[in-house]
Amino acid sequence: METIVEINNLTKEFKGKRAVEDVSFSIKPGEVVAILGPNGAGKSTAILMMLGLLHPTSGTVSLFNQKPQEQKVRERIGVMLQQVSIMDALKVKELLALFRSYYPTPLSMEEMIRLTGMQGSELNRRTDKLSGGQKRRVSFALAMAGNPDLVFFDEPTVGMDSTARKQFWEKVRQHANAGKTVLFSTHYLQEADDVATRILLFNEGKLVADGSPASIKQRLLKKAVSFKMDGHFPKEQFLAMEHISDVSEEKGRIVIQTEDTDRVLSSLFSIEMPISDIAIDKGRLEDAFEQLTVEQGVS
Ligand SMILES: Nc1ncnc2c1ncn2[C@@H]1O[C@H](COP(=O)(O)OP(=O)(O)OP(=O)(O)O)[C@@H](O)[C@H]1O
Repeated sequence: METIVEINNLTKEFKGKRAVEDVSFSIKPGEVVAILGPNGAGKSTAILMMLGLLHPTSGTVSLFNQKPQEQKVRERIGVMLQQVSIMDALKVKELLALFRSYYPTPLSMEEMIRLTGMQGSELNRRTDKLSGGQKRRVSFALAMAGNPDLVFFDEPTVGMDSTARKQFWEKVRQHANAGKTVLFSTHYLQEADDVATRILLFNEGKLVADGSPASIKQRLLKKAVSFKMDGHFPKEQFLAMEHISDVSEEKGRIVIQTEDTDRVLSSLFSIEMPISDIAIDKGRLEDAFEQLTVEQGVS
């Protein structure tokens, strides 16, 4: 099976500061991969290096087993970057035709027009006269012009309302269902979970986790058992118990962090702790993600 993306020990330094640090992974055909991470995690820098638009300080990138700058590679990829820059002097229709001409097996003009969601005289409008949302849809159509085997989207849904977001992902899903590979970056954990088959979790330039959305969630979610307790709070005793990673007192309740809430409960009952008003918290994704921005990473 052809490897679509292969990255080895990729590092990028800007004035001595590492934006991407020793990242390695490979992507197979048909994967829908989310690069997930907070602001400044290195997502855009990694994507620009994958596209050959930024030279790595060290490490290698290959797309379809070739350098990203190769013409043969260019013909098989599509790109939508964060800054929407489309040529202002052209009409929408002219721009679509121009991009189609770059590729050996482009989408039909009708298909591209459908992706823009525009009709009739709108297509004769110069692109500098379009709204922000229209510009984004046109850049999406341009990214898809070559019916790409691999398409990159850098934070594609920033600034889209929920309807536009839904429509966008629907079209991306259709493309993926045809066996194409999709790589996108996002801040939104929910989006990565909804759309991706695999999540690469970045934090402070490092790849801190790589797996299915389910496995990443399991790894990130902090589960807890909390309760009220009569008398003295025996913190050390709790910390010495198995499966308990942390204990704190919050708003009159004892909160125990654990990977296994069932076992902790059964231990608490077996030693007959005077506890009441027990609650189990299975963890919230958004909290888990926020945690990442303050931790060094997930080990
Ligand atoms: N051209 C540049 N010159 C200097 N520093 C840069 C440059 N580009 C990125 N950086 C720095 O590298 C780090 C990673 O930035 P990058 O844009 O890749 O992160 P990101 O995960 O895409 O963030 P965001 O979600 O905010 O877009 C940041 O600290 C950023 O300030």
